[in-house]
Amino acid sequence: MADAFSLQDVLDSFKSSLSDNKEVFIKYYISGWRELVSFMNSLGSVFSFISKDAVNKIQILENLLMGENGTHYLTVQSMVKYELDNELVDLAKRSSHPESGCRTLLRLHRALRWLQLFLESLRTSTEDSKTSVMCSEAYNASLSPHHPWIIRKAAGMAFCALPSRNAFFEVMNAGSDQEVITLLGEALPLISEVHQITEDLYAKNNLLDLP
Ligand SMILES: CCCCCCCC/C=C\CCCCCCCC(=O)N[C@@H](COP(=O)(O)O)[C@H](O)/C=C/CCCCCCCCCCCCC
Repeated sequence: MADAFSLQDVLDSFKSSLSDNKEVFIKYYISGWRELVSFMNSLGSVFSFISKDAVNKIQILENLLMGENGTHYLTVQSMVKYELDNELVDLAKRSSHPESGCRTLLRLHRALRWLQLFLESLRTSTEDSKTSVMCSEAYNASLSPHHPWIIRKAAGMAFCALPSRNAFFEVMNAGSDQEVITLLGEALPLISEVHQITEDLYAKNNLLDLP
């Protein structure tokens, strides 16, 4: 049987993704996402169109990391430098490099902002707060502007199938509600730091709108 989801494992992956000099290791970044996707899979088939897309993007990055140029894909910083220096990124429209590491990671990076907002909302929520509302507010403030109408509609419908706040807290496997809230309080600054480092790097290199 697969191991139960644990928020602590997600936290550990994102913690390991940060090097001493604040570079982001792709290996641990994607292993954090893998944990999250396996959690999402356990919520039911209504979420499979989301997890398929996430898995596809994780796989693209993993293939680059394991490929013949893998040493250039150790960190987000080395990937950006390598792909830009070697003109491996489609900057204006998708053409010869439709699945570059930079554009693929950008999609997960935007989703990390959604996660940050959603977890912050969960952390400060009360017992009667609705996960569907928290989730769509986080989505509207992060991913939604980058998605076409049809995806926004499908996402909105999937959010209605989310479990309750209590059920969420239980599957996080981190103890009592207060312990979950404490762990979320530890996880959030870390996720925010990984997000901010990537955001600054992408902004500096004009990569935030890659097609
Ligand atoms: C700690 C426990 C609580 C949190 C658990 C969260 C688990 C979430 C796991 C994965 C999140 C999904 C990541 C989605 C990545 C989406 C990347 C993206 O934007 N892709 C679109 C653009 O790609 P290209 O076409 O340009 O290649 C693509 O069009 C998207 C398709 C699928 C729909 C994406 C909807 C995203 C909704 C995010 C909220 C997920 C809610 C799950 C709640 C558990």
